[in-house]
Amino acid sequence: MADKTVKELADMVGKTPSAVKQQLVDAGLPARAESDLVTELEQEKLVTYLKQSHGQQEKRRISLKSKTTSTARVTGSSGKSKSVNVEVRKKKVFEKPDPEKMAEELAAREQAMIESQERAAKEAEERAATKKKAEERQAATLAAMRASLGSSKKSDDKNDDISTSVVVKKGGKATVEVKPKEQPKKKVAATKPKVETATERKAREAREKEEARLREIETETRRVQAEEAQKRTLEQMRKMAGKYTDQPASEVRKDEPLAEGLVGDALEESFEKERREIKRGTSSTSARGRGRRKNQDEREIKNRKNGLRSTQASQHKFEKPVEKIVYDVEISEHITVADLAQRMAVKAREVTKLLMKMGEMARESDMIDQATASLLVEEMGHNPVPVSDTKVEDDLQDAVDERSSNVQTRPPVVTIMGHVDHGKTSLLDKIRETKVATGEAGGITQHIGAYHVKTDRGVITFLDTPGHAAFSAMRSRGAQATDIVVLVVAADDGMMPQTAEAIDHARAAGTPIIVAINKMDKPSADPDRVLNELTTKEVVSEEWGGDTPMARISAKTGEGIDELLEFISLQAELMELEAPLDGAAQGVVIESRLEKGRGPVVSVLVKKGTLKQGDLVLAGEHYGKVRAMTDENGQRIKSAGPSIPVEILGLPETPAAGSEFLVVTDEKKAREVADFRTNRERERQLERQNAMRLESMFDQMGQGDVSFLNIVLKTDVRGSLEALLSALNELSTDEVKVRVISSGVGPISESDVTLAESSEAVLLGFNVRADATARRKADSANMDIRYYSVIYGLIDDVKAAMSGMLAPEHREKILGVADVREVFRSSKFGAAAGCMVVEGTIYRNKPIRVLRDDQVIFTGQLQSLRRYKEDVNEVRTGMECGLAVRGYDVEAGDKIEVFEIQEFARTI
Ligand SMILES: Nc1nc2c(ncn2[C@@H]2O[C@H](COP(=O)(O)OP(=O)(O)OP(=O)(O)O)[C@@H](O)[C@H]2O)c(=O)[nH]1
Repeated sequence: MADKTVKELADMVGKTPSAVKQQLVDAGLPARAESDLVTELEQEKLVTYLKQSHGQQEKRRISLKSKTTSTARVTGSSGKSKSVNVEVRKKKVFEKPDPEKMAEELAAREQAMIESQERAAKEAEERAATKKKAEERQAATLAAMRASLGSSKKSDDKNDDISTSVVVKKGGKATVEVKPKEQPKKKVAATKPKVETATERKAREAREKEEARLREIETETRRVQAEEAQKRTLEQMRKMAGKYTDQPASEVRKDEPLAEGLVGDALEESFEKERREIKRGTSSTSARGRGRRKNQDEREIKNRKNGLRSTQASQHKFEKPVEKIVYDVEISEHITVADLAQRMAVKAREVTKLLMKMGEMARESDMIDQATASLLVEEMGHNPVPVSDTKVEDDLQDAVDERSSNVQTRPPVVTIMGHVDHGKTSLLDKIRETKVATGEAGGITQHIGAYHVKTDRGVITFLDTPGHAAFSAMRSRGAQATDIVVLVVAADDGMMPQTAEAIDHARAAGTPIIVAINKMDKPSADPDRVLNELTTKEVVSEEWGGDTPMARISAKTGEGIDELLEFISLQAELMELEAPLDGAAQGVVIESRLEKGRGPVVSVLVKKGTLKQGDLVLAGEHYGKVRAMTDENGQRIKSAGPSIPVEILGLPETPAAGSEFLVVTDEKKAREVADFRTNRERERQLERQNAMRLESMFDQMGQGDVSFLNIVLKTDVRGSLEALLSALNELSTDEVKVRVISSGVGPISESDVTLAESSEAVLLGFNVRADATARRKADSANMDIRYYSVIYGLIDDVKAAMSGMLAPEHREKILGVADVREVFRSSKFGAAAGCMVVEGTIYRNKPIRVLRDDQVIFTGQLQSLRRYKEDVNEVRTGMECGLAVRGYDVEAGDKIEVFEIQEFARTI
């Protein structure tokens, strides 16, 4: 349908243009001329109007169809493809609203609205009327009430406007609040239609009371429930916080009031902390694991925050510790790398790696010392706890000490020392004879290494193995069994070498000395001479203003023995010797032997507590139950207290003299300690190979482990001794002190070796040598004896070592020793000596020394060395030879020592 003019339209429908113009106007379209265009839309409107006006219903449904046509290629049954036209039709339907119906509906709605408004207005009017009526009634009632209540109302009116209440505020402070009295209540009361009767008032009051009570109960219940809920929340929060902190959960604001804000804050704080911990703790895990774990934790925290419970909350799961665990690592004096790693819960490889970084190459099985191990443990972030190797032993000792009680004065233990034949044994016998009652002894005295006597001033125990050898043997095992030393000096002989040695031994042990000047019955006795000589060793008699008690005695006649015992008792009192009487016994082994039929028989001296038959005894490396006990008189006894010597049966083997013993309750512990001591003894033996060597002493000094250098010095003459002593004394510094514990003139004796061994001293000989027994003793103890012939050589060695600079040095090594048997004189060679080689090899071309009574009298060279009539270069042990010393005439009895200077590299 295209746009057409009015005329064209009139022609088309067969009507006049004016009729069409009229129809257009009727259809509501603008009037126009014959030539005016009528648009398509207007034409449609016109058609619709005309149809309507001719009674034809307008189509209410309009369908707009749109179709599309396309071509598709399909394959037919014959296999040929052909084109097919495809037409797609789209159809949309909409319903046109009926204007009349719409108008009707609108009208109906308007009508309903007007009606409802009218109704509302009417109702409002009615309400207003009712209200007015009610107010009128109220006013009437009030007037009536006022009239009936009369004057009683007046007094109440004064307080009508205010009410007072006491409010207890948080923190317990009571304040008084003044507020206006509540008006509504008054109003409600005022609305009562009639005057309340007494019964009604009562009922009302009861009701109100009940209501108030119920309200109170409800409020209280609510408060309790709220508190419980808060508590639960707080508890949960504490647990959560406690899980990630070292602090005990109770520390989380336990005592503070349960306020909502506080709980919230605490929760927030704990969440924050948890978040931080998670962040820190997962740093060592893999990236993937870390992510997963983080998400999971965050989800959990989020849920907790929202008051939700994690689905996994009730599940048991392994939680990786979020904080590094710091161990207290116990480190003994030596520990293997593997052991140390295990104690820190790390791989041994990590420890070896760290050691390597620290400059130490060690395998897993290697031992490292305590200091290195401590450093390493610290480096790995743990706490090193150094423990002594003897911890098991110490623990056992502590347990024994704990059981001790009832401390009492104990008898002194005395050792008698002195020079050969000065009367030690005679004195011991005499004391025993005079002080031990014959009945008590039962006629048979037994030698158990000690005995005790009763004097007027108390009991005294004597160790009856006289001599410093036994004394030192005990001391070298660490047992300080003796309290007092009685030094026997024969009045007719005076101070002799062993007297001086005994003084040194006592001094080294810090034991007080009492001198017994013996053989006073002899006419040749000269006690003043003894006193005089003793002063050279700084032993000064009390008579002479010193501090050493001296008794003049005769072991033969018994004269002065009581005085001696008196001195001993006095000294003991001064020393205030005490020991616990009750509790497990401990003490020292004096002697032990294997007896046929009785097995190991062990003499012990109880030092603390009381030893009883049946006790489990740990002595040295052995332990066993005491089967039987006898005293020094051979009497069976059941118990022995402090300072009492007894003989016990029951140990499986013989412990060494000087070993300490103690009574234990735990057999397992006893076995443990016994095993430990066996191992230690083995190790000590190995260590001893080096221990007594000067080098190792100096090494230790260089490391600052030794602050005292103990020296036993022997020289050829007093002059060199004094020179050396003063030179050595000058060497002492604040850090290292030289301590000459024994010095003297003459060859190095067995006693010197014993003293040096027990005092961990070095033995230095200046122009003197050790005699054969001393050498044997030194060899068996793996001790080093150093010989010097130049004072500066000795001093330099000590000095260099003290400053830790013992550089490569030259030392003499004795290659061989020959005894001169006879001396022949020849006009050709002078004096020729017929010798026997007793040690090593005598070399023709090496330097020699001539020794007379173990003292160096000449240093030089051999002029000739012959075997039979032949000149030889060397002669070995056990062979005879003839030799001549250039420039010196030897004598029969001399020793020829061949030596060489060797260079020793120092290894520090
Ligand atoms: N006249 C007299 N002789 C005594 C006295 N004490 C001891 N003797 C004698 O001295 C000698 C040595 O005595 P011992 O008691 O054996 O001396 P010791 O010190 O024990 O000797 P050793 O065991 O060899 O070290 C013995 O012949 C005793 O008889 C005394 O007080 N007066």
